[in-house]
Amino acid sequence: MYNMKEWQHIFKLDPAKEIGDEELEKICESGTDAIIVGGTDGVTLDGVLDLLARIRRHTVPVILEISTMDSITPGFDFYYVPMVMNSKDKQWIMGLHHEAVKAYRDMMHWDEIMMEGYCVINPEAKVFTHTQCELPSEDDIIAYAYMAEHMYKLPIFYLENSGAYADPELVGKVKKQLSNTLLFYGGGIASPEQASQMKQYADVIIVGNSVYDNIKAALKTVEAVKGKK
Ligand SMILES: CC(C)=CCC/C(C)=C/CC/C(C)=C/CC/C(C)=C/CC/C(C)=C/CC/C(C)=C/CC/C(C)=C/COP(=O)(O)OP(=O)(O)O
Ligand SMILES: O=P(O)(O)OC[C@@H](O)CO
Ligand SMILES: [Mg+2]
Repeated sequence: MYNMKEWQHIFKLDPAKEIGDEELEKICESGTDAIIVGGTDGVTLDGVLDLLARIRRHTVPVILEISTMDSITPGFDFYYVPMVMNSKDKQWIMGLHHEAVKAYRDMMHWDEIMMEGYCVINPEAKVFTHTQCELPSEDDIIAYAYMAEHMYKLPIFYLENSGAYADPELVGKVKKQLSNTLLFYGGGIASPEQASQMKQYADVIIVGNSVYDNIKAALKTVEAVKGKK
């Protein structure tokens, strides 16, 4: 089985965006550790199923990051469930999760479901508005990371700066809070230099938008953190 603790690089593909077969093949065969299927808006079951079926032609592990109840389907290797720690609205922290448990607990297999403590730090990101986040200070972020590790014992703390490159020093400070909980960093990684810089601090870097904006550069981020295939 997969050892997530050894992962270093993940591509995130958005079911609401188009990707050609040739590009998708390059992503799947790039040597990345896994592919997350997920996005903030426009996520439909059809979009998720289409990506799943096309990624499944390859051997790379594939994960659904759940954004809506309606777009969950069997067939993924793992299911990541965000809890947005800096949301002002309980529904994004535990409300929707509570509803899901009431409706589907018999279908939940906890060896394939991982909770992600999300902290969204880019106020311009769609997910920031969508999940009604409040902008955390550096002290807030560090406290959320500490809570993810010690209070909630979450497997993943996801520092989410979707759409922009964060200050690597901040990521380094967050990493210092964590020993068992893995630090995922995503946001604005668009070059091999940025990938290797963030990988100095984050356990896993997530590359999303650059797959759609500049696939050549996106592919180079794999080798930058994992070495030549
Ligand atoms: C049938 C079957 C296989 C069942 C499996 C059982 C199972 C896994 C059940 C689920 C259990 C469960 C607890 C579900 C939770 C339900 C739920 C809806 C929870 C809410 C989760 C949540 C807080 C979601 C919001 C977070 C979110 C929307 C994250 C999006 C990720 C993200 C930031 C993407 C990047 O943004 P992007 O869209 O790319 O932005 P741009 O377009 O600007 O780039
Ligand atoms: O799209 P980018 O900015 O690469 O961010 C990746 C990921 O963290 C989004 O959830
Ligand atoms: Mg995106």
